[in-house]
This record gives sequence, C-alpha cells and structure tokens, in this order.
Amino acid sequence: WHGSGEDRVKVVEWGSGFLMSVQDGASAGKTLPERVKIVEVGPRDGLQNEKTVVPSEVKIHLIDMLSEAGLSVIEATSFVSPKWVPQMADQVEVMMGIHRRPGVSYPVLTPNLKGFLAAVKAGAAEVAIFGAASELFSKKNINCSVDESLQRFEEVTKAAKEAGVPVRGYVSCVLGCPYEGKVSPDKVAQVAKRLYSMGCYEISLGDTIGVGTPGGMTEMLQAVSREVPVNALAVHCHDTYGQALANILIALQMGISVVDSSVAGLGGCPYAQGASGNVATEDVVYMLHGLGIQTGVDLPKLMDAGAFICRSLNKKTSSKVAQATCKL
Ligand SMILES: CC(C)(COP(=O)([O-])OP(=O)([O-])OC[C@H]1O[C@@H](n2cnc3c(N)ncnc32)[C@H](O)[C@@H]1OP(=O)([O-])[O-])[C@@H](O)C(=O)NCCC(=O)NCCSC(=O)C[C@@](C)(O)CC(=O)[O-]
Repeated sequence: WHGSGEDRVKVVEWGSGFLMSVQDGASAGKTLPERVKIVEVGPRDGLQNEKTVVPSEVKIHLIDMLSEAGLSVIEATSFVSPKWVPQMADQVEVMMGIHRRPGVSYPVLTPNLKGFLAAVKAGAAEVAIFGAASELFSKKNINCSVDESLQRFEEVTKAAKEAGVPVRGYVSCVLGCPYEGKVSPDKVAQVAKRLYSMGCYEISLGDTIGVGTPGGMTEMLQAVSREVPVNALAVHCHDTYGQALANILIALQMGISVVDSSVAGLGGCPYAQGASGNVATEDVVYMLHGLGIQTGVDLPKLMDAGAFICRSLNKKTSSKVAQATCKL
C-alpha cells in the first residue's frame, strides 16, 4: 500500500508474470544484467526546464525522498550560467541543503572549469560534462562547437583528476538532433571515444529529443561499443515518441547496465526544441523488476517522491505506472 487516507492505493508489481514472456520472446537467448544502476536525473534534467521557479526547499526535499527510495545516483543540479538556465541558479543552496546518505552519489553538471571549481567548492564529489554529437545543438546548448567543447572538457577532466573527482560524460543527440536531423552513429562514437579517453568513467548516450527507435539504438550502440567498452556506457532516453522503454531494453540486451531516468518523467532540455521528459524512473524500475533485474529501488517510496514533485509543480505525472496506480 502506498500513500495515506483517501489517496491510499495498492501498488502491485505485476511485472514478473507479464515480463517473463518478454524474456521468453524478445530477449530470448540474450543475457540481461542481474543488476542495473539507475541514474536519477529528475532534480536536474527534470527541473531545469520548468518555467516557474521551483523553490530550493522543494528541490532539496525531492532529492532527499529519492535517496530514501534507494536511488544510489541522483544528479542534483548544474553549475551552469544562471543567464542560460535560471532554474539551476540555486545550485549552491541545493548542494548545501541536501542530506547526503552514505553510498549515494550526487553528481552535478559542469560545462567548463568555472563550473567545475564552483561545484567542488559547494561540496560536489562527482561531476558530469556534457557534449553533443551535433554541431548545431552544441552551439545552441553551450555556445561552442563540438571541438571547442572537448577542449573545455579536457580542462575539467584534468582538474578533476588532480582533485580526485570522478567525471561522467554525456553525448547528446545520439539518435537525432532538433536542428540537424539525422546524426551519424560514427560521429556519436567519435565524441564518446574522446570523452572516454580524457578520463570519463562512464559515457551516457542521450536521445535528447526522444526520436530513436530500437533499430537506430542498435546501430548506434554497435558503433559506440567498438570505441568504448560496453561496461562504461549508459543510456539516457527521453520519451517523446514513446520509444524509451523499448530502446532501454535493447541497451540491456547489448550488455549496458546503467540507465538514466527522471522521476515522474519530468524534464526536457531548454535548448532542444520539442524535447519532452525523460523516461519515468517509476516505469523503468517496474520494467526492470519485472525482468527480475535488481535496482535497489523501493517502488512505492519512489512513487511518493513522484507524487510530491507533481503536487509541488501542479502537474500530472508522465509515469504510466504512477497513472495506473495513483489518482494523480
Ligand atoms: C557553457 C556556458 C556557460 C557558455 O556560455 P557563454 O555565454 O559562451 O560563456 P562565457 O564564457 O562567454 O561567459 C559568459 C558569462 O557566463 C558566466 N559563466 C561562464 N561559465 C559559467 C558557469 N559554469 N557557471 C556560471 N556562470 C558561468 C561568465 O562568468 C560570464 O558572466 P558575465 O561576465 O556575463 O556575468 C552556457 O552556454 C551555459 O551555461 N550553458 C548551459 C546549458 C545547459 O545547462 N543546458 C542543459 C543541460 S544539457 C542537457 O540537458 C542534455 C543532457 C545532459 O540532459 C543529455 C541529453 O538529454 O541529451
């Protein structure tokens, strides 16, 4: 049971029965990971696009609820220019306010050395740099070409290495760009390789506008995995066209065991026209548990976090699982 009073509803994880047939069918003969690490990006990717200012206390409470729910990686905020992304301007308050649970990592986005230094000063113990496989998206998002961005990221990874801070790397627009259209898998592989070579321990491949389908996902992952070991890859799927879970299943079948998602399916990138929210964490957890894959996440507690942020933002959840089981 989950919630209280009239809102109390029964959450049943139907997963194992239904998804066994998926295992018997689509995944037949393919080994799925026993455990998946979920990287919760709701407080950053989810909230960066909100039009009205979300109070820092709400962000802090959300992050604390997510860590209570068992998520081991929660992307907390961004150290980017407040002129570019005003919603993340309270990054220091957020980093200072959260109750850090042992064993939980709270990475933050840092586009350049200035952001990295500010993040470390605010207590960040892990950072993420974010590049793109599309020139026009790179220009719109971080105001420089892909090559220029990689030079900036070299400065960040060098400083991070000296400070002993792990760095995660993102590649955006891996399955399509809102400004350039189709993106070549080879370009994605080149950018991923550069980020990995400069010391990123994990490369998250972002379908920023959620246009990819399983065929494109397979082709792109084949190209990238020729350059970067599969165990250093993650997928980051937006769900604009409803393809995210299918694409994630493909990634799992190809040996990837790190999945980014956003509670209640919040989000979208302010510099990617048409980008909708990330795949909902609730839906990813439901699918993974149904496949018998461990996540360490308590689904009812996660749904409480989703209900909390939806109430605070006065919006409906995008999670199908939450819609099916709650009166949101
Ligand atoms: C990268 C910049 C800063 C370049 O922006 P710029 O204007 O080219 O930077 P600049 O170096 O010329 O500096 C201009 C001003 O910004 C300041 N500045 C410079 N750096 C920083 C910093 N780190 N923190 C705070 N302030 C900064 C700097 O001090 C200066 O201040 P002023 O003198 O005008 O007062 C800007 O374009 C920016 O902040 N972009 C961030 C965009 C962003 O956050 N996008 C969303 C995240 S990406 C995403 O969502 C995709 C992802 C990761 O989720 C994966 C996926 O879905 O694909």
